Amino acid sequence: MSVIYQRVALIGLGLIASSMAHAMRRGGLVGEIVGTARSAETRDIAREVGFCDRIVDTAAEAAEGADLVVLAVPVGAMGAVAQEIGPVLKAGATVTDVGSVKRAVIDAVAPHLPAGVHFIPGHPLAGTEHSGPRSGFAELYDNRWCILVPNGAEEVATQRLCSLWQSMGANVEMMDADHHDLVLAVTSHAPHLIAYTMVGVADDLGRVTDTEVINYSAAGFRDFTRIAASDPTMWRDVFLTNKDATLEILGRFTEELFALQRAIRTGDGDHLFDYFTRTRAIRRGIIEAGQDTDAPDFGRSVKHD
Ligand SMILES: NC(=O)C1=CN([C@@H]2O[C@H](COP(=O)(O)OP(=O)(O)OC[C@H]3O[C@@H](n4cnc5c(N)ncnc54)[C@H](O)[C@@H]3O)[C@@H](O)[C@H]2O)C=CC1
Ligand SMILES: O=C(O)C(=O)Cc1ccc(O)cc1
Repeated sequence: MSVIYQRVALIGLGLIASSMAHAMRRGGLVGEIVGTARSAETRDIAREVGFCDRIVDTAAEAAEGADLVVLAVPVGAMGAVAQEIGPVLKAGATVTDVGSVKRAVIDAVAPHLPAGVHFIPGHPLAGTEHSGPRSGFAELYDNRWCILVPNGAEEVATQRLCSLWQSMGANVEMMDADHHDLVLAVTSHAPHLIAYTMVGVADDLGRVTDTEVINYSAAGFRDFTRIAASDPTMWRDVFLTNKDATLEILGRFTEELFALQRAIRTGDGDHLFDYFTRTRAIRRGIIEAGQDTDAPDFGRSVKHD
């Protein structure tokens, strides 16, 4: 594959940035990767792991002369980083981010970027519960989605970033920032909050021991505990910055939960059965549309009654 950007600056060297570096190197997609992180410890680990060509001490040093600058810090830190790098950005450079929320990042970053710089926010829909510079791997984005928000940027610059993500293995979708935040509130942010809550509830239940929680976890709860092990700073920032969409979804969730709670209390089996039939059809619809490549086929055509 040919080189898409000559010099890339990674600001923040955690799971997402280090995975990008591994994937960019795998494909020979960039000339040089310059990285920086806030703490000296993270910079030292990144040097040791060796996924960047150069590690520098500040975001401004990294961004100077870069053709692509990737902001890969928690959402709440994006504005301060943009303020630091704004004055040194090269004319014609592209700035992107990988934050889990888009509207708040645009509001925080855009005012600090000079004219002549292309700002194209992004969000790879791929991750794990692990964080830091040791956690990245080249395959993270293979066959996963990456959403880009063109945000009025020039078509040529958007296509170039799109081809970088595609060459890192991802499928790219263009989306408006507000729509992104609503979709992600439903598919990622609210589910994470529910996982956090459920694990908290299990922990509060003194009559259930930690060993029992581990030994008798069915797959669903095991996934909740995995998700609830995700980085606290990152998720605090997600909820603080995607407040409206998350509260809207949680409001609807609570209403439905109360209705199910009432059905259980009053013994309304029809309500429970109809609800579960509807949700099963949604899941099967997703699989039949070929959208869930990880999903095993549990014998869709088999009737169990
Ligand atoms: N972890 C995941 O599964 C996914 C995360 N994201 C987004 O990617 C971004 C980065 O997440 P990860 O790589 O998982 O995080 P991480 O915790 O692995 O790495 C974050 C990096 O940002 C630096 N950092 C933290 N606070 C900072 C601050 N105030 N100023 C400057 N640098 C700071 C850290 O030193 C570290 O190098 C976040 O915005 C997150 O919302 C997007 C998709 C998936
Ligand atoms: O680990 C998981 O199950 C995830 O859901 C990863 C993830 C976390 C945050 C994102 O914005 C995108 C993907």
